Amino acid sequence: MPPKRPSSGGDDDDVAASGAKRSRLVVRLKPSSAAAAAQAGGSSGAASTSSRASSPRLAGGVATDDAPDDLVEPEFESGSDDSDAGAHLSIAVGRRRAPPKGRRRAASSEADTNTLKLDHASRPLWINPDDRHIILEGFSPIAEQAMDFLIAIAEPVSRPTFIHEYKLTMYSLFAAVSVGLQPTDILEVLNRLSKSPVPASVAAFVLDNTQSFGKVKLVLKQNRYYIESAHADVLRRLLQDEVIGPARITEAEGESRAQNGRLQVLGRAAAPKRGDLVIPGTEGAARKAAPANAAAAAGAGGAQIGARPGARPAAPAPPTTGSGVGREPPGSAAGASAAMAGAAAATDADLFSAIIGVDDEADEAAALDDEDVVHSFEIREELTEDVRRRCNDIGFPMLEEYDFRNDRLNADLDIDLKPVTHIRPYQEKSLSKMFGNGRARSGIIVLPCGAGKTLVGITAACTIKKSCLVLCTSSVSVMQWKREFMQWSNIQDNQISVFTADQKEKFSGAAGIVVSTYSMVANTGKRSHTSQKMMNFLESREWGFILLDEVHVVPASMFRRVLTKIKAHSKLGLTATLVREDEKIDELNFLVGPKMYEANWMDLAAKGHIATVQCAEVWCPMTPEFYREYLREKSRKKMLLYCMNPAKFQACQFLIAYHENRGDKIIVFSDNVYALEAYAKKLNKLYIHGGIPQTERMRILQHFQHNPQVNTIFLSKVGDTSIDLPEATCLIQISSHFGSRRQEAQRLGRILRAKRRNDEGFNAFFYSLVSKDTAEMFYSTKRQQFLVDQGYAFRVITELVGQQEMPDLVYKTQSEQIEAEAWGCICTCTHSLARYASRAMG
Ligand SMILES: Nc1ncnc2c1ncn2[C@@H]1O[C@H](COP(=O)(O)OP(=O)(O)OP(=O)(O)O)[C@@H](O)[C@H]1O
Repeated sequence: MPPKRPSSGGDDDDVAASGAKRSRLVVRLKPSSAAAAAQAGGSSGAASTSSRASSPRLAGGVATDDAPDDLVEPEFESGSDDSDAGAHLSIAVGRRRAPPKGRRRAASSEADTNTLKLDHASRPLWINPDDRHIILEGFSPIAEQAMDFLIAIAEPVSRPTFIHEYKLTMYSLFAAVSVGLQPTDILEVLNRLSKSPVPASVAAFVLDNTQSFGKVKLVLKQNRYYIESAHADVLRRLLQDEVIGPARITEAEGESRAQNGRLQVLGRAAAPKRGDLVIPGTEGAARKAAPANAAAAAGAGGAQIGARPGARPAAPAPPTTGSGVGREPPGSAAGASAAMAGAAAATDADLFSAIIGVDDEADEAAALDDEDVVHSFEIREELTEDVRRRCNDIGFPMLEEYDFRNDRLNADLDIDLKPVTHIRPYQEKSLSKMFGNGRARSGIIVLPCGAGKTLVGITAACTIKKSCLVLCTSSVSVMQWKREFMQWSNIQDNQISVFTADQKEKFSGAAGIVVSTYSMVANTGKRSHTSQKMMNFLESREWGFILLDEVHVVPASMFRRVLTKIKAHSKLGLTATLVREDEKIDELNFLVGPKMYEANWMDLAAKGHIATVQCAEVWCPMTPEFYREYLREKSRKKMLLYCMNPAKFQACQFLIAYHENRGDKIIVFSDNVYALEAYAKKLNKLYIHGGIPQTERMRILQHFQHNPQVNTIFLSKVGDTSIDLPEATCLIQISSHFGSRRQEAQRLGRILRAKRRNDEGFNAFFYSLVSKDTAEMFYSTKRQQFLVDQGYAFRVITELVGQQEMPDLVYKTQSEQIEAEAWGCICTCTHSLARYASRAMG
């Protein structure tokens, strides 16, 4: 079947019936854009959004636009007389809540797509019809809002400072529809932001990939499983299926069957709405907690939720001021910059939240019409797995939603954030995606290292308020999660327990939290008695919520084992780096759920939430002796030679001295344990690797944190994720595990949370020492790719000024280099080195 396309022409009646609402964006243009705007459409008098142009509108409209008046329609308002103020680009947005019924024109023929719109200068997107890549001009006045939109519908490919690249994929569109976006919304906004009309091939791709995705949900309501959809025809189709049809519970209330046994009436209920659901730690929560404030806010029409930045007020009139974009605890850098953003930014947010926001307070008051109901049928609990698989197979992958507020069977957990805990705007945004319709959607939230994923998870648990299982990658993380739950929430010690090799506790009471590791739960081997008892406890319960930390590292098979053992109503995966070298990341879309939110690293750094990091690759020339040997040798020994390169020792020594003098705390990473020990001993520093006993590790870490004499430690890959060292402000990498982009990003993450990160003008530093003209250069480039895509620029340093003048520089003379301990070892102890190397590389 050819893909359905939006067609041209008007369908005013449909539009009027849908009661689409409109909000308005006023963007201050840069003078050049303003001039272009004036040239394009004349700036005297705002073209009315309700008047339809019969011919292409020059007044900032879409060149081919003949859209009805509920659509987004850029227009130019009369500029202020004050020339400083420039012109204003005003865009009115109508949000349709239904797919197009009539003839709409969001995309155009391929011929049209080559035509730049007359006001293209004020539109930030270029769309490539061939590969569906979208280029965003990061310097556009509406770049931030466009970014919010793109992140909801497309995969970020690369986001350096000025030009960002995204790609529309099947999965990104799955994620888009899962948070409530309509295909028409996607195309309309794309068309408005694009410099030329959306290519027909792209429109077809969008429509094709949103046709079945996100239309069917598996919902657990009052402990009964329902297949739910806003599209009755889709449910009817599923019921014809030989696997799904028989899974239905036929006695379900409200059903009737015709004589031929075909379903006539599906269960019908009001579509889920966010209603009065408040996410803790937000302004909305604070208002709710303070009745006096709430009353005042109610008077202003904003008392219902207000938790989302830029949320539309209940009144249908277009808002002209925002409701708190960029809220942040008082005194923070982000708070200050948010305040400066002013009313214009707030209205920008109104525009885009109208499209990409997932809740809609104004809808609350609207009467139920056909788009406000959902249809459903109940299925047998024991067949949910079969139905889920079948839905995947026939192209209707199910989204999972948990109607936790109506779960009367599972005990409530008495948990809330402490009153002093305030979540940041991006944390709130990510949770708004999860709880947008008042239920808990299953899916993945992607935030940079150090951006506070833990608090996002804890806030989600405090919103759901049911028993929660947290799964982490190591027992160190287990203890960290428990600590953070105690720090941010009011959970009591006896309500939270851990399940690790060393500790197997249950919580007391009917509901509680268990923190464990994936391997403890997924283990298929023989268990000890206490471990088995604990597993029985975990398996016998229904969990309201399962939190999956570092979701990208867990193999799909392990996930499957976990998810078949544990009955959980909603799943939230947390990660900083949704990348894997085996590219199996897509499986997570169906095992956990789609990506609901992904923050921009540079954006968070600019707002002071994570550190600004200077990245550099230091090229260390191989000494002639080492290079000769390197060219002769094969495989592993080559690697040892470029790790032990004396010039790299020197660079490392110099950088440590330089940064210690500066007052930094330094971590030197080495994946190669032999090199790690050799460097640390030579430079007289403490080190930790897998072979160091736990007590000794703790002692070293304590020193690093509190002893002013210990400012540098050497860490093997045990420190990549599980050791929390907020003191560290400088990283030096001397050997790394081939081309792992994820590892590189995780290591950088160690300094993103640097305590001093918000000091004015403070930078953290990340150095990769690379032996020149060796394979290490290739791996290094590959490793950096993820960070480069996040917008980090790696400077190349070919000479460290002052290094050769260091009085105690190691391996200074050629004879020292030749006699180097490492050199001697490599020449004489090949066997033991190989053993070391294989241990180091796992
Ligand atoms: N809303 C907030 N208010 C104040 N501090 C916060 C907030 N969110 C996070 N933090 C702090 O930011 C730091 C980093 O948080 P966290 O450890 O959760 O990051 P992360 O995203 O899990 O990092 P990683 O990926 O490295 O594990 C912590 O010190 C945490 O206390």
